Amino acid sequence: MEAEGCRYQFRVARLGDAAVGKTSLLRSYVAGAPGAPQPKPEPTVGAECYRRTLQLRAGPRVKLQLWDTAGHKRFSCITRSFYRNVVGVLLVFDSFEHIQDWLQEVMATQGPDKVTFLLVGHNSDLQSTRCVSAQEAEELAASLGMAFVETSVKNNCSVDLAFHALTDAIQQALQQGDIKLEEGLGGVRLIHKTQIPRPPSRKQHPGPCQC
Ligand SMILES: Nc1nc2c(ncn2[C@@H]2O[C@H](COP(=O)(O)OP(=O)(O)OP(=O)(O)O)[C@@H](O)[C@H]2O)c(=O)[nH]1
Repeated sequence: MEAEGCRYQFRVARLGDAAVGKTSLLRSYVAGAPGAPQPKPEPTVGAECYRRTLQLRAGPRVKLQLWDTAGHKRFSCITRSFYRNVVGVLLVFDSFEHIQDWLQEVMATQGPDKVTFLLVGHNSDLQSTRCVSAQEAEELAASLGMAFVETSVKNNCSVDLAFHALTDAIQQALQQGDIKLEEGLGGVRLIHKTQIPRPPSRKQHPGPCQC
C-alpha cells in the first residue's frame, strides 16, 4: 500500500500562470523519474489530483496530495475551491507579472492552516529567453519570506528538490506549532494506524448460540 507507514498527509497546490509548466513539473515528480519522456501535456481543465509519498530526512514518512489546477483565469471559480485548504503552495513562474495576484488568491481563500510557499522559477533550461535572473528571484522570495528553487523538466533540474524543500518546510512549521492539527480541517491530516481485526481462532469457544 502506497500510504503504508505514513504519519501525515499534506495537501499541496501548485499555482502559476497558464502554460508555465506546472503540470509537467508535477507529473515528472510523481512519475519518480525526472527527465523521462512524457506525453505532451494539454492545458489543464479544472483540477486533477496526484499523490506521492516521501520519507523526510529527519522526520516522518509523508503522503503528499498534490493538486494540479488550471492556470487560465477562466477556470478560477472552479480552481479556487481546490486550494482553499492547502498547507503548501509551489508558486511557479517564468515572469514576476502575476506573482502578487496568485499570492492574493491564496490569502483570500486561506483555510485554517498557515500556508508555506516555495517560489519556483521553472523552465530554467531556457536561459536565452528568461525574463528574471536567479538573483532577482532570490530577492523576491526573501522579501516574501519563502525559499526559492529553479527547476527544469527538460534538464531534469531540481524537480525532486522543489517538492522535498516544501515538504520539509511544512514539517518544520508543524513541529514549531505554526500549523495545528485539526481533525477534518486544513491541509494536514494525521494518518491513524488502523487495527486490522484478527479472525477468530478455530480453538476459540464458539459462544452462545444466536438462534
Ligand atoms: N523548455 C521547457 N519546456 C517545458 C518545461 N516544462 C514544461 N515545458 C513545456 O511547457 C508547455 C506547457 O506545459 P504545461 O505543463 O502544460 O503547463 P501548465 O502550467 O500546466 O499549463 P496550464 O495547465 O494551462 O495551466 C508544454 O509545451 C511543456 O512541454 C521545461 O522544464 N522546459
